[in-house]
Amino acid sequence: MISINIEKKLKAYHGQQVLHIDKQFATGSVTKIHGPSGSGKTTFLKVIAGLISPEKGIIKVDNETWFNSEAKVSLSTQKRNIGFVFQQYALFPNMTVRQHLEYATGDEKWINKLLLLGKLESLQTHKPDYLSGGQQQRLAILRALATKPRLLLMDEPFSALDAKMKTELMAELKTLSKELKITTIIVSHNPQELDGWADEEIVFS
Ligand SMILES: Nc1ncnc2c1ncn2[C@@H]1O[C@H](COP(=O)(O)OP(=O)(O)OP(=O)(O)O)[C@@H](O)[C@H]1O
Repeated sequence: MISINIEKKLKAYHGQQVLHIDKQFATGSVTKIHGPSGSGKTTFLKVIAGLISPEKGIIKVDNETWFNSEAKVSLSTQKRNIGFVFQQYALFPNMTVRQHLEYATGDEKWINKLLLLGKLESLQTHKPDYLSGGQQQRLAILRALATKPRLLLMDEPFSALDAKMKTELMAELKTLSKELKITTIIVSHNPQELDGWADEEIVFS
């Protein structure tokens, strides 16, 4: 169970807006987040990952405290064991597909399984510049899964994929997240694409 109750001031052009989220996420659940541009969806994922600190609040994962403003606890991103798929992929230009995964895990069998899952096994020696947008996006997803995270945060993870690839990959991710009991939170501009997978929904306003 992940329990989040945070307040974060968002810097906006017109005054200030406060993001207040009070929500619990069951282990293994899949939550989709949508809402207008600028409403704080990406900021929320970054707060969970420990990349941005909220002004106030508590983040607890099972019995572990990741963040507590009053007790001045803030676990580093590395210690949170999170998989993060960034909107802009954030790939390493000098690493091949396989090296991206080897950087995250030494488990070669798991790497081979991921490459199959993302249909990138024939492109393992390629660097990001030689991949299509959809292939780069799949690599970003595989890299996020490489450490077998207990929490997977994805920001628009399917935006560059065609409909067929999206359906196939989502089916694989569904099985995998069940198998590994990964709690998943996905930001999507097109929340219908997650019908049949997501079991929870948060609408930001
Ligand atoms: N570190 C930060 N601290 C405070 N506010 C921030 C920070 N980073 C971004 N913001 C502000 O938070 C607001 C929301 O941005 P955010 O990227 O979270 O929105 P979003 O809902 O993900 O938008 P989009 O759908 O366009 O990606 C913006 O006004 C932005 O200026």
